Amino acid sequence: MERLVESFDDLNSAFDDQLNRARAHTQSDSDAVSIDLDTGKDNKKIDFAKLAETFYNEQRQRIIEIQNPHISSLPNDFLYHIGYASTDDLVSLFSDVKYVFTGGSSGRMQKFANSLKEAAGVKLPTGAQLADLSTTDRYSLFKVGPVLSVSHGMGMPSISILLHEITKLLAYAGATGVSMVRMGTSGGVGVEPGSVVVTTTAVNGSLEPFQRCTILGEEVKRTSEFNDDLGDLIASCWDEDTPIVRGKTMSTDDFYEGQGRLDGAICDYVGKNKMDFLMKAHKGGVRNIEMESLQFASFTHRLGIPAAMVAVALLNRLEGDQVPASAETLSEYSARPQRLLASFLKKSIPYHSK
Ligand SMILES: O=P(O)(O)O[C@H]1O[C@H](CO)[C@@H](O)[C@H]1O
Ligand SMILES: O=c1cc[nH]c(=O)[nH]1
Repeated sequence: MERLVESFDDLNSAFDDQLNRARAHTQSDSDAVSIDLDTGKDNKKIDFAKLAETFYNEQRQRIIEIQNPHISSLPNDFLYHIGYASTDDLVSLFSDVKYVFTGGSSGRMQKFANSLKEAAGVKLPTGAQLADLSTTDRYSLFKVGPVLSVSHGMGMPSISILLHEITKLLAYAGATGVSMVRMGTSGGVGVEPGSVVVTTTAVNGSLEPFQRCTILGEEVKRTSEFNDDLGDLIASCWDEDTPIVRGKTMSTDDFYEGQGRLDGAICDYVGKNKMDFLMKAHKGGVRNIEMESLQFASFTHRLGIPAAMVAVALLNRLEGDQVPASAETLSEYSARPQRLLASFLKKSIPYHSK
């Protein structure tokens, strides 16, 4: 019996030791603000106007090129999950779109669309609301001027379907100069809860900078990089005191075992294995974990669509697994990427008419 207690003590002190080492890796408010971990660039020193001029000059005329030779022979392409077809009048509905903002939940994307509507001073008749333009209940789709605010559900299969269909919709509509941004929530790795993370590169659950897809029984690897300039432009718009960090995002197919949690219904590893892995990820530049950025980055990179990913860290995974914050705190945290992107939009929209 005594031996057992001793071994528990040993285990506990080994775990405490890990936790202390982990805490030493957590960035404090002051040193987490604004540095890009990959390049050492200070986001606060980015000249928005100069970079925006170059970025939008390059992007303005860019059309969306679908990389599928079979599509042109379809008499009508049914975008089944969002409820449109290529023979609908997509040009009059969507040709002016410049931004697709996407996030997991329908409520978040409606809230974001409403905040843009209010910022733009658009008044709807009393009692009227922005319409959900998706005609199915798989995804929600709101449009405020040149901005689409679309939900993608949870996980890579879900965002993948949305991306295929929304991209074809915008290609059929003849939209030009479109950028895409995912706004989300995540588990931070060595960053304070509430920090905003702007992703440099998405890495898979093995910390590799590409997505492994199985297509026709074969494994295909796709690069999962985001557009650096777009990430810089966005990160430079944060003017609040809470931390913003640029670093890698690990993207997994599962919230529990896939992210090394100890609180799922199945777990075949111990705390030390989890901490060793998270510390290895942190050392490799990973600052948060979520479940869609790998698919989002590899899809947009393949089609040459500039894309970025912004997610708030709801917790620091070096400190625990459960998402402990109150509903109020969670809602305040998840409003941070929305405020950042609203401020980015306000500064960017003028460049589309230059
Ligand atoms: O960023 P949001 O859309 O909140 O999604 C994140 O939260 C979900 C898990 O809770 C996953 O889909 C993950 O990527
Ligand atoms: O830990 C977290 C928090 C939000 N979303 C995730 O995927 N993981």
